[in-house]
Amino acid sequence: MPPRKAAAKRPPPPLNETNGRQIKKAKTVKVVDNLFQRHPNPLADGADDHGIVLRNYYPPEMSNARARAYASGEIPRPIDELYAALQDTSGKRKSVKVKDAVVHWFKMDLRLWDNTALAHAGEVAKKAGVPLICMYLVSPQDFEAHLRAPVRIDFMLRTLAVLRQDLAKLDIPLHVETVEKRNQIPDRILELMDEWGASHLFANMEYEADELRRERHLVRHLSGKGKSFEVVHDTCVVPPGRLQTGSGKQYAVYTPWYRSWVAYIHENLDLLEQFEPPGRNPESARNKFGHLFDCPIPGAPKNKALCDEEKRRYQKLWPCGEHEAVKRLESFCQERIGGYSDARNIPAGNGTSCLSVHLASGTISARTCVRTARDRNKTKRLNGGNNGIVTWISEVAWRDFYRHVLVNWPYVCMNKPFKPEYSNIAWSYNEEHFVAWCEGKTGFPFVDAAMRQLSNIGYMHNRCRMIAACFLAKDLLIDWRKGERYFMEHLIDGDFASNNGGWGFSASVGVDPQPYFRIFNPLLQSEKFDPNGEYIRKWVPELAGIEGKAIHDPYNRGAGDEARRTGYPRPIVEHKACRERALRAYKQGLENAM
Ligand SMILES: Cc1cc2nc3c(=O)[nH]c(=O)nc-3n(C[C@H](O)[C@H](O)[C@H](O)COP(=O)(O)OP(=O)(O)OC[C@H]3O[C@@H](n4cnc5c(N)ncnc54)[C@H](O)[C@@H]3O)c2cc1C
Repeated sequence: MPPRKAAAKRPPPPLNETNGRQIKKAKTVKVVDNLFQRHPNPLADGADDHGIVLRNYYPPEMSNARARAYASGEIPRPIDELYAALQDTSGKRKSVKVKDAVVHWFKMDLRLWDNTALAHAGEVAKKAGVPLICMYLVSPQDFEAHLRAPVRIDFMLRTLAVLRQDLAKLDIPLHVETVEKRNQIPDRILELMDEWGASHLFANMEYEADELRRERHLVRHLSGKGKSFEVVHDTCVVPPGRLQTGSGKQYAVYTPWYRSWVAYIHENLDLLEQFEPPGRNPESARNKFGHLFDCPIPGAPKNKALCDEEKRRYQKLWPCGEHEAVKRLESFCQERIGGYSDARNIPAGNGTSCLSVHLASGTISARTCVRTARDRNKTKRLNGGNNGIVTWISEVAWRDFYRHVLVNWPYVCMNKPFKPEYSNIAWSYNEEHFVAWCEGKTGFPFVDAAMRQLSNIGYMHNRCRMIAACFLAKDLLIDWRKGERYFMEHLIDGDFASNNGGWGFSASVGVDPQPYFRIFNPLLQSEKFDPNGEYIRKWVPELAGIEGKAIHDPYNRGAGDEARRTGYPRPIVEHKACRERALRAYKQGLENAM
């Protein structure tokens, strides 16, 4: 492991916490208001016909009434069901005696440093003097259901190889195996635990509904077999559910939520304290579990595999593993964080950290990011002092915010917009337009540059994500969920909560309080954020020879001949007319809302 600055150490927090929430017994849902019916608007058929709801895995789009029943707690939220399982089994789990080994299950937390569940598992193993075994289960069906991008899977598999090496230095084995059917995961875990003689399993919580429901089932299932499964908060700096408005509700608006987030951390500074990696395993680990040290890392499933050229390219572009993550964080904090607030919106520059890939795979924790940035701030505060540092921390906070939203309004990961009344917009499913957008051939150079950046390097600058997403939803009036899906399928940092939040923001169907009539003008955005056209020239090489302001709109600024010669398309739509059309469609959709 790389040497780290001495981190304030803390013992792992108490287990079995329900995050201060009073857990009510799951209610039986009354069959009223179409709670069990699909979204009745015939316009919602698009969701089925255009692959928005993956019907192999999920039921049809739910009614707005059902989404609202989740929001009001009438239908129990997946996290509350998990808390209830933890609470119901608490006594039984506490009485489970440690046997021959303790197991940590890696998911999106592929690091040794500052990993809450791993720290717990390490402590329990050390206290009992038994080996710690780590495992990662590759689930092709989860990759499919969760639209995992091949580049993201490749990054994760490469990271596992680094992790295996680092763990081996501590005599800790990493068992990696593919479980073809996602519903076999709980039974396979039980089998492995039996094989290893382990009675304790630890994991960090993931907040998507599928994962929370799987963990709820597993807590009860393992408890029924005399084993203990501990699932703990780790991925957010402030665990979801901790921040409430004066009237005891969850925040649905970022700014007041952020103020509360900052105040809460300042009052609970232990939230920024980091966990050390687990200690070395006893010598018996290699004798007893020697075969696990040779466990190979499987390749990606066929439908998610990169070709060799892509593998080499992405390996160079996106070095993996937690050492790289720390290196990137430290160099960003030393060299660029001070200028972040000015530089972050210029996509041609190098003004942002590019840490999202690491945060998404968990090769670094958000805690470590916030703490490292804060420590560089002379004020040692999150919200005062160096403007670049404060702004960057507030961006990392967005990541927490969208997770808090996901937990409290779980239907956002069931293909419903945060504002269910926006389910009634008459979206277009124009395939030609959609393909032009995906391929970066819309004739809007800034949008095209953004989309080509994504297909070339699996990443897109934040400003460009907003513009490209707004263009799809508002200018093309294409169902934003098609864009959300496309992003997930291509981003190396694809992360459900942040992606869904970003799309909700850009399509005006999410938590952003701005009304739907904020529609970015792609030309003005291009002139403002790429004034010299450097970003466009890099990603749309056909336009590289066009000089001056014509680069932003070649056909309407006297460079049409040149653009035509190089094969660059004319704009597929006219922004002003599209703006009017979007305003009408949103207004009509809201009038039809149920
Ligand atoms: C339509 C859309 C889709 C998006 N999809 C994703 C996604 O799938 N995964 C993802 O990690 N981010 C997503 N974002 C947020 C943001 O674009 C990226 O986090 C950011 O571009 C990553 O670059 P960076 O690491 O250099 O960010 P920096 O500017 O250095 O920010 C540091 C970290 O803060 C977090 N962060 C910054 N901005 C946001 C934001 N707006 N929302 C949530 N977290 C943020 C990220 O973890 C990021 O790594 C999306 C935004 C939009 C508008």
